[in-house]
Amino acid sequence: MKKILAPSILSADFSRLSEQVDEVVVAGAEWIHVDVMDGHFVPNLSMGPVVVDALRKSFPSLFLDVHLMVEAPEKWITSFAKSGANRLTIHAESTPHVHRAIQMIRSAGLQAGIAFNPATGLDTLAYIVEDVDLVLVMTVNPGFGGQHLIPATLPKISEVRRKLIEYGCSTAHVQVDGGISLETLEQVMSAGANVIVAGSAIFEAAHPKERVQEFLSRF
Ligand SMILES: O=C(CO)[C@@H](O)[C@H](O)COP(=O)(O)O
Ligand SMILES: [Fe+2]
Repeated sequence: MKKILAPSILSADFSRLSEQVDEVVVAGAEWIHVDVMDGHFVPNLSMGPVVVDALRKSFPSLFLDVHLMVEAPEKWITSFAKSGANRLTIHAESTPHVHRAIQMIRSAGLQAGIAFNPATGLDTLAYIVEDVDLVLVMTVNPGFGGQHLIPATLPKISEVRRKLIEYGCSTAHVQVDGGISLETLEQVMSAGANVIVAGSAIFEAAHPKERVQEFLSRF
């Protein structure tokens, strides 16, 4: 399956965000991953639709992959759709109405993804698998960049890949997020991930452009 690099701007220098995004996109990153945190679902605050809107205006054709780490994500779907997001990924743990939230995302004309925290099982997947085009396996506990990958999440990546085949949805993406570096990349790819999110490994590198090229050369 085609591999895609999605740099997470959580670790970017926000005083020169468009310059940093331009650098990684020119280097070959196909998606930009936008981490939205509300201070409730995760113990951190980050960015909202305003940032997506600004990126959309500067990069009209860039794929904006929005990771919603918020309680009751239903409340934010319309705003993010208006701001120009391409996909909204919600957490299985963030609402009792996962199915409804995913239908709302699709009705708004966006692609939908489902994310699972490290200690969450995959039971929900069976009930929404036909409506999502991406499954995000969190390889750290969400909320912060720069953490270490949790090795116990590696078998879950393979489990998701297996289940997608079993459910007849083998074209869905398997995304990994958290602690992905040049050192951990091979492990997550061989477990079955094809969309690689990396924040600190790219934006804290001395030369993000070269770091993106290093990632891509290993795909
Ligand atoms: O969703 C999150 C964190 O909750 C991520 O997207 C981080 O931004 C990844 O950062 P690194 O672990 O790659 O530094
Ligand atoms: Fe993320």
